[in-house]
Amino acid sequence: MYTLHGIYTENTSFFKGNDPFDLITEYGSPLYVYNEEILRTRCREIKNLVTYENFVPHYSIKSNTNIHLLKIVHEEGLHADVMSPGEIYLALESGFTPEELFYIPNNATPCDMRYAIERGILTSVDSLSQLEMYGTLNPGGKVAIRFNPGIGAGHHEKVVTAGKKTKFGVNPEDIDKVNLLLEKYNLTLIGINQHIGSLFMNAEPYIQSTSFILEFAKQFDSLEFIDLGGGFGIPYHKQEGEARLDMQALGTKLDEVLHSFATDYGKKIQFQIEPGRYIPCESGIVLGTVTSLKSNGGIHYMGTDIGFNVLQRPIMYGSHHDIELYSQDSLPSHTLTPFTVVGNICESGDILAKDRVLPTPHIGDLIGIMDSGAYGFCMSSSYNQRPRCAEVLIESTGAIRLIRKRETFEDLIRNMLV
Ligand SMILES: Cc1ncc(COP(=O)(O)O)c(C=O)c1O
Ligand SMILES: N[C@@H](CCCC[NH3+])C(=O)O
Repeated sequence: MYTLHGIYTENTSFFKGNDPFDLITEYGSPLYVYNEEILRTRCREIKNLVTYENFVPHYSIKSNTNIHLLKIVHEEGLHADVMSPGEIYLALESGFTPEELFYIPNNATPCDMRYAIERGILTSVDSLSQLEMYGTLNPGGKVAIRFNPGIGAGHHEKVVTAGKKTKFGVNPEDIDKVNLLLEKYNLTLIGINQHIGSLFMNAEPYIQSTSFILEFAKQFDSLEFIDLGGGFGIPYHKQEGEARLDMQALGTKLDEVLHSFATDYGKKIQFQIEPGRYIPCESGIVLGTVTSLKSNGGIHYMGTDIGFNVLQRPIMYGSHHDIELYSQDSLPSHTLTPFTVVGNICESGDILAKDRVLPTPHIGDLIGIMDSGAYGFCMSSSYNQRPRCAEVLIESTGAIRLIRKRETFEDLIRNMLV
């Protein structure tokens, strides 16, 4: 049996009695491991966010598209937001019906749009030229429009999707041009949506942008729904005691504005949200193996097999993920050392964490990268020709289910005309 070396306590029940070493022996290293109970808990929190009756949360599947996880989210009664034909395909394959999908692309091609139209999936467009394109493809149809509420939020400038510096959303000042295009193509605007960015821990910008979009919505009399977007954050710094997003307070504030809007608008319009990260993030851990220890220029390196081909967030955004160590024997040293934890990719920037204070492990010990269930596997690659790793699900019963096989070398050349 392994010993957990870390100060991250919330997830000690994560493995439900399974030994991470057995998982690695069976499925190889590195490995994405998901916990079904945590996933279901997050779905339920989101479903019960508000008391407003006509509330339909959509899971933004871009954060994790494993079909087995999608089936669980669907079973929990969530609908889904999809952003590409590939995501539409996966959502349909996992059991979502076209009516349960909301297609929110960016810079879609006519071919992309046709894919959704032919399947009866409602599309949201986010520029005047995309509205024109949609009008030519589906004249007389129903459409939604993503507006930029002018207020953005997010953990990094790369994921702030509203405000001045972004490619997303129609500028509300262009409303006259929007109306002309709706008229030109005889389109009915049945929904408006926004998404301010990814990962807020303070809900104020979300509430502010919601107030803006609701005020703006009052000018349209054809609306069936308003979608307030995603972006709900999770605490990545749990080892430092970071607090959770206060969902209860957020729900109460939202309820106030939603009920008040419905009264003014004269009907209980449908409200949607579209969180991605919040739902699978904490249900996923990447397990990997410690492969080397060395010091250079005063820096202590802990080498592992988790390169940025496996988890891209640290190199892409400088993101923090808490780390745990798992060891089968007593450690060589319990002295805490600031380690720079690195992967096995041929780039100096391949750094998972800097100055992470950990005890010294053995070569062959395991590390767990916490909160990797969102934007983890779906952003992984086979860079340096490392086949993508396997994914397993720890079911509510504790049973292990392989939900994606490890790729093979044959997969690396599958589409090359050799
Ligand atoms: C349109 C849209 N909706 C929803 C999401 C989900 O965001 P998050 O994972 O931060 O909840 C995104 C990604 O930022 C998005 O672009
Ligand atoms: N990939 C980002 C989030 C992007 C959200 C998609 N619009 C992350 O890992 O934090």
